[in-house]
Amino acid sequence: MLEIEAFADAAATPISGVVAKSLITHADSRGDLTEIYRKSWSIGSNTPVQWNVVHSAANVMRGVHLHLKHEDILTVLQGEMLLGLSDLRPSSPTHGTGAIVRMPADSPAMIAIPVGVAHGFYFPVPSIHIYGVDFDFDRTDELGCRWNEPGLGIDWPADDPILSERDTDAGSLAQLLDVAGLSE
Ligand SMILES: Cc1cn([C@H]2C[C@H](O)[C@@H](COP(=O)(O)OP(=O)(O)O[C@H]3O[C@H](C)C(=O)[C@H](O)[C@H]3O)O2)c(=O)[nH]c1=O
Repeated sequence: MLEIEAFADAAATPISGVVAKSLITHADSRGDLTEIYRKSWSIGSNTPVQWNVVHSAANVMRGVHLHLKHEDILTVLQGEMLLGLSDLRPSSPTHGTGAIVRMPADSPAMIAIPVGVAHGFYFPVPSIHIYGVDFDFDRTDELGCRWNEPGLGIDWPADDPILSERDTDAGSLAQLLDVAGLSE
């Protein structure tokens, strides 16, 4: 399991294009303020056009999903996310690499998930995250496979997570690669 700092350097990130920026929280006697996004930070390739906020109970798994059109940039506001990643892009220098990065809300960071990088979110505790996308929601760009497909290279610390019907019914990685046109 990797810490977010491993993804800070675009030139040396474990998965090409997955880059994260640690965020600074300004606390005072009233509470605190954290900048979560500046276009000038160049997190992601494009400017988000839609933002979502998501509440998850403990032991929830969202994914594994893949997009061919839109990228996600995300940050965790409360609790902790274990972000599973798998590079499915045949032309990528890190093709075939899987990783899990721990994203606790008390070490805030914004991370970009490029097109072609499969991803899943596991929440060991009740959590809240937000994420921005550079295309409006489009169900035709919501691909995915079973969360625990061995070929993803994601060593989830979960046995029997809570899944949506969509994720329960998801197919194999081979089927996903075929549908996505990413089979070699
Ligand atoms: C993403 C989205 C969803 N919805 C509706 C569709 C469903 O009725 C409900 C839950 O959607 P879904 O089950 O797709 O949510 P997650 O399982 O958290 O998946 C989402 O987060 C993962 C990890 C992703 O990467 C996907 O892009 C995204 O679908 O919200 C909307 O109305 N607008 C939206 O932009």
